[in-house]
Amino acid sequence: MSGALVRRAAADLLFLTLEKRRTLDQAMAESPPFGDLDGPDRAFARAIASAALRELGRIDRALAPLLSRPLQAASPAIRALLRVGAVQLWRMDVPEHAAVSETVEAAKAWQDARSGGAFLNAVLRRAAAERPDLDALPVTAIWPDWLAAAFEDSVGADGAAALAAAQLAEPGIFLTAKTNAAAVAEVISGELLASGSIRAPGGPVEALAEYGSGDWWVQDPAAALAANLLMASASGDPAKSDMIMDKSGMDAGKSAEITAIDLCAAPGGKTLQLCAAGLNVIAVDRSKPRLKRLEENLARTGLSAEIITADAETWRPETPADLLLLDAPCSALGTLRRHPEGAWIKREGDIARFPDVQYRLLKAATEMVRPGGTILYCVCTPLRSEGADVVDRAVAEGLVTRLPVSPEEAPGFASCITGSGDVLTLPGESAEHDAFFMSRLSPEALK
Ligand SMILES: C[S@@+](CC[C@H](N)C(=O)[O-])C[C@H]1O[C@@H](n2cnc3c(N)ncnc32)[C@H](O)[C@@H]1O
Repeated sequence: MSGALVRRAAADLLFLTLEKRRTLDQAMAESPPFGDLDGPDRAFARAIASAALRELGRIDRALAPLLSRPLQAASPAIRALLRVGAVQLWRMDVPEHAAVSETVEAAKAWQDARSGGAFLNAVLRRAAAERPDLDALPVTAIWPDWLAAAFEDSVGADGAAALAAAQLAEPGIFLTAKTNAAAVAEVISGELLASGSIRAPGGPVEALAEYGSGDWWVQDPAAALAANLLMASASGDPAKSDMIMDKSGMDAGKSAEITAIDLCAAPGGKTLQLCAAGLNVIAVDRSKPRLKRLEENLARTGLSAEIITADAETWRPETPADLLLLDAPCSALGTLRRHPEGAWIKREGDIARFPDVQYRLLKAATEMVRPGGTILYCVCTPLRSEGADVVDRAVAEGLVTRLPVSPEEAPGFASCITGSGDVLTLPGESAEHDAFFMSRLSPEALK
């Protein structure tokens, strides 16, 4: 029976994400059938749901010819079980008998699916016999059509295909070291990358040596680049060049003379970087629960920052800062490889509201930085509307000018520098990271 309960739990995770618009993490926390599992059963249910979400659009397209009516016409419970069955057969090397019979059995344990058992059985048997070649479908068919079109419009067909290919691969775990990245890489048997991030060996993060020591935190290499580019501008500023130190030889006393505002800071991955470099950091966010996580992260790493709960559109510092990092709220479509359900939870209309919010926050940021200071605007999405278009608008309005990023400042990411000197971290053949847009700016208005 446990095999059927695993499929029932996996289908519930799909039901909660795709029908109730929960993230997979929320679904795992909320789902009673999933909550009843433990050990390998739990891991297997999660693996089935993750595999289905990663490639959902292609699975649905391959299911369509096996059905006499559109997949959307099936009940939500049967739809979830069809996807659970198909992904086991087509992507997970689960023996045919187990994939079909345990999934059909799961329908019996689910009131909403009970009447569809015979239909489910018939379709999954055909799915097992016909085994469509998912790889023959376009890679961008993993997403809803509107999203594939939006990516292609922003980053071209090749860029969209690269994003899709990155989503199909199991994402690695990357760390940022508090001080000595080489030492951390050695302790955890990881790989020190040119960017300074560390690729952790496979397996759960909890299994890494010295987990919880506070010497490192989990952070994508592209996310880490944003704070590094901001700090690189201070080290290149003659007035500040002796104040910001390489982390390994940091002079905290001098670095603390530089004030950095981390706007939209929580849960604080970038705050930790700025603090670890010895800056005097003010972390601002409007979400109390997220700031609580930031506080916990600071405590775990033994770092400190001034924490302010406020709306960044109206809050202003007492004294303008030297540096400001604006990690603006965004569609987060650059992190789909870690959260593939986002492609189905987010709606086109939800995403359309971000550029105005981002512009208002960037405008507010220009009023928080001293003349000659630096702003780093970043978003974890490759959509041009949330990235270069927002910055272009602020440039056109005379609010900011670009401080282009040079290849030497972006080790490991030199190929991601755009013609305007911004950075767009599309995944490459040899590089694995999230898709961020970042632009380094000088506030014009206060000059
Ligand atoms: C992309 S997340 C920030 C991630 C964070 N910088 C990090 O590296 O861990 C965006 C944050 O913006 C915050 N936020 C959104 N609108 C805001 C506003 N008007 N004022 C302050 N914070 C805001 C959200 O609460 C969220 O924590």
